[in-house]
Amino acid sequence: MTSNPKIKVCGMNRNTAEVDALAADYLGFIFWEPSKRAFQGKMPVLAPNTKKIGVFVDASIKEVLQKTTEFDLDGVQLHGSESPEYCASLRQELTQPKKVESDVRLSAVSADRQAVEAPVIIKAFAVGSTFDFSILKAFEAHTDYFLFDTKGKLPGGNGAAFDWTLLQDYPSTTPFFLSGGIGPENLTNIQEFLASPAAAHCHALDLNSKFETAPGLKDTQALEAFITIIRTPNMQTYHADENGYYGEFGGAYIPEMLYPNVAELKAKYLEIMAEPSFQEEFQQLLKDYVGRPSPLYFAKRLSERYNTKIYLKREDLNHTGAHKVNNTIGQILMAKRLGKKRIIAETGAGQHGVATATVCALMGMECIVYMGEIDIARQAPNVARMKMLGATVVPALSGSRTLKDATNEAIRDWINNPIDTHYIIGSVVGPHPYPDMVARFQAVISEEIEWQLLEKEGRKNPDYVIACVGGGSNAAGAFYQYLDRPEVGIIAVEAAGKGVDSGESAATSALGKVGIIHGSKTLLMQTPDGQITEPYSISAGLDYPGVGPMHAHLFQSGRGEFISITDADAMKAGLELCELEGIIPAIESSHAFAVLEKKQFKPDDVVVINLSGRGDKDLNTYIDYFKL
Ligand SMILES: O=C(O)c1ccccc1N[C@@H]1O[C@H](COP(=O)(O)O)[C@@H](O)[C@H]1O
Repeated sequence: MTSNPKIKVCGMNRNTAEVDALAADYLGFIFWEPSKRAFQGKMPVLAPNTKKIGVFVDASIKEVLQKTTEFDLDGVQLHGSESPEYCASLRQELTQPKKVESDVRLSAVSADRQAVEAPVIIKAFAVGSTFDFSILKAFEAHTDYFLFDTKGKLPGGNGAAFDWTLLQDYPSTTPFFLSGGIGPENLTNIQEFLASPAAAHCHALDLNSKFETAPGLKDTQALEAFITIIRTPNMQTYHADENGYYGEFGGAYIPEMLYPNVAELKAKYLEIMAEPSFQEEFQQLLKDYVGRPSPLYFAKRLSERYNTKIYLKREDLNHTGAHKVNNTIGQILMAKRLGKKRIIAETGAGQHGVATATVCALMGMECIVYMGEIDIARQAPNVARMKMLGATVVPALSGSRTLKDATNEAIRDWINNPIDTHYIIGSVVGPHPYPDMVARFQAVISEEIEWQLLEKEGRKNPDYVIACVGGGSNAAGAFYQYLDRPEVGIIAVEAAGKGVDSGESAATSALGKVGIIHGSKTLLMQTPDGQITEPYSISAGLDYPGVGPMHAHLFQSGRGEFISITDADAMKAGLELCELEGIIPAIESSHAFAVLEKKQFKPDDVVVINLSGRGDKDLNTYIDYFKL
C-alpha cells in the first residue's frame, strides 16, 4: 500500500512555471500533434527536482530520441500501441551514454551516472472492463513503469475515469502511474484506492485534463488543493485513518477477551471488501434483493413550501424499509468469508434487527438479536417480523433497557462465542473497524446520490445533505462521498427529545463529553463522574447516548453542522411530509425534515434529505401522538 504517491501533472503548455511552483514530481509534455494540449514553444527552466516526461503516441524511435535530447527529458511515456520490442530497442538507445564534449564526463563514474539517470520508460495502457492484464508480462523487462489510462476515443486525455478497482488483482510488480480522468470530483475514490491493497505498486498519480480551465492551461488552485490533500494524509480527510481514528475519536478500546475477534476483522475487512467476487455478490444483492438504486426523488410540493430545491433519497423504499439492509448484506457476506456460522446483533428501533434477521434467513444462518425490553414493547411489529424471519429475540433487561443495553448484551455474547460468531453491528459505532466498515457499506447511498444528481441537476454535489443521527449509519452513508468536499454542507440532526436541557434528550453533540462507549472513543452523554446518562427520544432509533466517531469528529472540527430537533418538531415535520408528498417517514427520518423549519435555504440551493426509513413501524406512536 502507498499512501503518498508521487504526482505527475501532464499536458503542460501555457502556465508551466506556475504549475512547477506547486512542486509536482513530474511534469508531462505532450509530443503528439493532434492533442489539444500538444506542447509548443520553449521549455522553461524548471525546479531542479522536477522530472520532465515526454508523451508520445506511436512515434518513431528516432523522433523520441530527438525530443529527449532537445528537451533533456527525464522520461518518455508511450501512449500508443508500442510493442515490447519497440520498448526494448528504445531502452537500448536511451541507455547509451550521451555524446558529451568534456573529457571529464567520459570518466567511468560519469558513464555510470549516465546509466543510472537514463530517461525512464513509462508504457501506457488503455484499460476497459475486459483489459487483459497478462499482456503486461512481455513489457516488464523493457519498461520502468506502467501507466493505466481509460480506454477511450483518443489515445489519451479523454478525461474519463475507468474502474480503478480493476487493479485490485494487479499481477505485476512493476510500479505504475494511475491515470484516467483523475480530478477533484473523484478525490474520495482516489483516497480509497490509495488506502486499498491495490495501491501497493502505485508509484504516481497522473493529473491532466480534469485540472484545466482551457486545454493546456492548468487550474493551479485546484491542483494545489488536490496535491496538498494527497500529500498530507492526516489532514486530507474526514474518513478514518488505518487505526480507525477520525481526529481524536474512534480506535478500539476493548477488553482483552474481545481482542481476537476484533483483530481478525480488522486484519481482513478491507482485503475482503476489495475482492472482485465480494463486490460482485454485494452489488448483485443490493440490486436484485434490496432493490437498489433507491430513487432520488424531487419533492416538488415540499420544495415549494420551503422555497428551495429538495430531493429525497428514498432509503425507505429498500427491502425491509430502511437503509440498515445495505450494511447487513455487506456484513453477512463478510461473515461468510470469515467462516462464521452464527450471527448476533443489537437493535433499537428494530430496523437493524429485521435487516439482520432478513439476511440470516437469506443465507441460512442462525440469528440472535438483542433488544432492550422497552424497545421490544414500543416496536412490536418489528419484533414479530424478526421472529417470522427465524431470529431469536433476546430482551436486554439492564439499565434503561434500550439500545445501549442491547449492545452491551451482544458484546457479552461475542466474548463468549469468539470462534463461530460474527457480530453485525448496525451503526457506525463500536471498536475499529466497525465504524469504517459500516460507513463503507452505507456509502452506496451517497455514491448513488452523486450520479442521480448529475442526471437531474447536471452536477454531483448538492449544496446540503441532511440526515438524522443516532449512532449515525444512514448519515455516514449519505455524507460519505461528500466528507472531503467542503463545498457540500453537511447537516447532522440529533434528537433533542423533550428539549436539549430537559434532562430527557439524546442530543449528543450539545450535551456530550469525550468518553468511551462500546469500544470507541467518542462524544458521550455522561454525568460529571463519567456514568453514561440515559438518553431519551420519541424515536427508538435515535436514543443512543453517544454518536459514531465520524460524527463526533465532524462536530468537533466544525465540518458538520449539528442541529437538535425535539420530539414535537419531528412529529410535526413527519406529518407535513405525509400531507405534502404522500410519504409516511420513520420518526427518525422526520427529525431530518424538521431542519427545513429551522434553517433558511436559498431558492436555488439543492438540498438532499436522506429519508432513512419508512414509518410503518411507528404507526402506533403516530396514532398515540396525534390521537388519530
Ligand atoms: O492529454 C492528452 O491530450 C493526451 C494525448 C495523447 C496521449 C496522452 C495524453 N494524455 C495522457 O492521458 C492520460 C489521461 O488523461 P486524462 O486524465 O484523461 O485527461 C494522462 O496519463 C495523460 O498523460
